[in-house]
Amino acid sequence: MAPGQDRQEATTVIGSSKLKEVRVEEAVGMVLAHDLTQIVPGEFKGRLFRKGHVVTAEDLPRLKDIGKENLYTIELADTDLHEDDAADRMARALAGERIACGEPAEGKVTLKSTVHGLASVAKEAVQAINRIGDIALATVVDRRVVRPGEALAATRAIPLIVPKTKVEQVERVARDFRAERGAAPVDVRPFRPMKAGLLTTGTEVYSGRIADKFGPAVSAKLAEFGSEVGEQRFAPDDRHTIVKEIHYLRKQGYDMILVSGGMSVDPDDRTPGAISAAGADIVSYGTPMLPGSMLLFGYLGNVPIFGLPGCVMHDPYTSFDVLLSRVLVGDTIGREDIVEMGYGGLHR
Ligand SMILES: Nc1nc2c(c(=O)[nH]1)N[C@H]1C(S)=C(S)[C@@H](COP(=O)(O)OP(=O)(O)OC[C@H]3O[C@@H](n4cnc5c(N)ncnc54)[C@H](O)[C@@H]3O)O[C@H]1N2
Ligand code: MOO
Repeated sequence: MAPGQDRQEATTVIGSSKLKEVRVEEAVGMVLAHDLTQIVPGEFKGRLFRKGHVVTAEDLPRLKDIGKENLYTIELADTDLHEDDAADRMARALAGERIACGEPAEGKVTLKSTVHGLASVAKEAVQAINRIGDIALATVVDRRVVRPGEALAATRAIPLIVPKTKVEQVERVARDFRAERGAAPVDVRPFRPMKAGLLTTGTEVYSGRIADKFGPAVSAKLAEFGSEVGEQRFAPDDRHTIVKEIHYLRKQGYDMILVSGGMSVDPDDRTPGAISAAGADIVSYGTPMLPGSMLLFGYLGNVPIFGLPGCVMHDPYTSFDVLLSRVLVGDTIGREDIVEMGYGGLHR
């Protein structure tokens, strides 16, 4: 029995509310005070009976099957909330504009994204809420890519009855966060559709010795995020030509410039030098993430420019995914954003 609960003759007191036990055999006609869950491992987990359901004689064997010998009736005090109402109020307090709150079930409400974008989840608010006790908030990590309909957070009441003050504390954390940051603690920043200019370097590709694999890989990657490659150009491993082609792409007004290949340590790897010579401010050449450690990120004026290493052609998830998603929600990338990528950045 949880602390603060006091059991006398089949009555449990939580906060100021009373939960009275009724034997299932005597419960026909009774209204269920909360959802009842069935779990059949590997087959089913979910609500078998809904809160508000009126118990019938046919229900009795099924109630016994899920281990119910007794059911609760609740006398809810003004100062307490039912688990479903607690979960619902917390979810509404936390949710931003691009979030849909589900129906409460089993004391839980799921917050789902309505758009494709980056989860925006305030870690400090989540921690403050989970320090309160009796209630729980579980979320995905900040900046995870979410699709429409995907869950990014769920609120839950732990006991069946929660003191109102606990939920009010959650509402206060959410309100203070909104006032201070002008954003909800849980929201999604949508991807903007952008057009990229792609320059593929490599004499072996330019001369036709081998077929280009970067174009299809980068086009597919941008399409995954709702963006596109506007144009692909080719250059041999010659710095002067690469600089000229970067300037050409800049003039076309693309939202970002991507230069592929020639990013590592060989004498023929001319791309980083050429991106510098083209006049870009280099935020970082080298990214503390694997795969994608040889990636370069900078700005040519205000246009993001990437040097894409070979791994982007064949690894499904690289440092390019992380930085591309940030650019597509409109973030400006600084040195510290690159530094942060190392912790948790080993993916192979
Ligand atoms: N000694 C070291 N070796 C490597 C390092 C290192 O730090 N020290 N870094 C490794 C990493 S990480 C990567 S990623 C790779 C590749 O980097 P590059 O971007 O320089 O790639 P390239 O040298 O240009 O080409 C590698 C490989 O891929 C083929 N390629 C390149 N472009 C295309 C294209 N458009 N279509 C098809 N194939 C392409 C190229 O022919 C090479 O076979 O370096 C590691 N090595
Ligand atoms: O740029 Mo490479 O891993 O980092 O494959």
